[in-house]
Amino acid sequence: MNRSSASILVVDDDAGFRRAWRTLLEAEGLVVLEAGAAEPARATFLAKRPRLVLLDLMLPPSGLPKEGAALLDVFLAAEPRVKVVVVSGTGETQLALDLVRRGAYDFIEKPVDPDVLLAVLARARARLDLEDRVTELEDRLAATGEAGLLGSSPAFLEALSIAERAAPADLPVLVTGASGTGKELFARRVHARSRRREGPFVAVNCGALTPSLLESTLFGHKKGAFTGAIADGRGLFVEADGGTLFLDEIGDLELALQVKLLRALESGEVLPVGAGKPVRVDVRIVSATHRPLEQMVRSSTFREDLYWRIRGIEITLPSLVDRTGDLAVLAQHFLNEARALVPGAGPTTLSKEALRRLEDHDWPGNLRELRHEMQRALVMAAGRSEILEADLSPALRRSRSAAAVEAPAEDTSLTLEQKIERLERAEITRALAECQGNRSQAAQRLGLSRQGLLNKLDRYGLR
Ligand SMILES: Nc1ncnc2c1ncn2[C@@H]1O[C@H](COP(=O)(O)OP(=O)(O)OP(=O)(O)O)[C@@H](O)[C@H]1O
Repeated sequence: MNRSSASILVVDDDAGFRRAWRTLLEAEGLVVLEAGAAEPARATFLAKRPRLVLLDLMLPPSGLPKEGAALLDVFLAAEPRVKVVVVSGTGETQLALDLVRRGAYDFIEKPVDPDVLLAVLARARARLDLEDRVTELEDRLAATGEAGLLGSSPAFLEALSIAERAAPADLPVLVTGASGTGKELFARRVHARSRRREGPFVAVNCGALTPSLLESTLFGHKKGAFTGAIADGRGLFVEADGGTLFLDEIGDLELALQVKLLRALESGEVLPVGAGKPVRVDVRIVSATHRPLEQMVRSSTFREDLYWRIRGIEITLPSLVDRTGDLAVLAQHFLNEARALVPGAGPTTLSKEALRRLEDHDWPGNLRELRHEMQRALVMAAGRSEILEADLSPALRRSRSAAAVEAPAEDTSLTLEQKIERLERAEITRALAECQGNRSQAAQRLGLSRQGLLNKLDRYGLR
């Protein structure tokens, strides 16, 4: 049992009972916290977040069961998975059952039989363990790309459907899209759904290493091949044998290495630095870049033959601003995820105003920026269960459409037509979000016919 599930808050106004329960529960290895009235119980719960509670309903000041019932709501709002065992007086069975329906784990009638109490708590602890295990597995699945791809906007679903179809075919895949749009997560998904899923998924960022280090990292090296090569290095191609090699930021690869990579892909062999003999490998390549590779081919900074070799099937990921309707669900997902990083943070939701601010923002850093913003907001909310506008960073408190109107000349490289297009796109996205994706309503709000709006959605690829 983990640390937090091993602590229990005993709420009872009778100090004699609290002492007795403490002795019994400590003998079970539980860390016991105590409270004799509603307010200290609430404060202790919020500060210490025990995962088990033994709650006597009759508490001061009124001595009526409603005091305990109100506390149950507080506990569950702050920690929906807390296991609260209600202690009810005789004749309160109906109320106790109601409380179980409202989320209490179980109830025990007074006078409490210690054996019954211990049996109920043992069950609650087993349940907590199971829930922890499920969460752990979910996290692990998310990390391997089997889960965690959230979104239902048309642009996102189209990319996902290409990925699903591309995955089983043993062809190279190129994932393109702006920074932070989820390229690595898609690469993992392709691997996880391929026939190589039992094999390794090995990732390398081609832009993060110097060319010589990248060469030996990819292809391996022999002992003594260069200063510091004190032993043979296998290289990532060999590590990924039987699996997938993810070449992130492939557009950053310098020309000499492009030649070596092409040779490896064409021959299915790699030549470790300093070695005389190549090594055979069986690797599927998934690459990603935020750079315009086609344009780079035209300007001869990316080899055309390599481009066609790695392109296989291309998956283009939409920017967050084009994922109409996905923002709220992604923001909530990142808020939930951030709870693991912020001690004491309970379930937190976005206020309407805060969500509107998010919807007004351009998100140049895409999902990665949204993720950071939600982590920051959770910290700023300091335990409050709702994110307010004031918890957001200053950049978000200025709306995108306001910024576009106030400073239309900021980006001098844009033509008037492009600026109008940008503003139009922003207004359409906002109207759709405000109308929960209802196009007729959004069209009305924008002063367009429904068909007029549909034409614009097509034109901007927002359908
Ligand atoms: N559809 C999605 N649902 C939930 N989370 C997502 C989704 N797509 C991406 N993420 C999360 O967003 C963050 C950025 O994703 P990722 O690192 O895959 O982007 P990237 O395009 O590879 O970025 P870069 O180009 O900067 O390397 C990660 O935390 C990732 O888990």
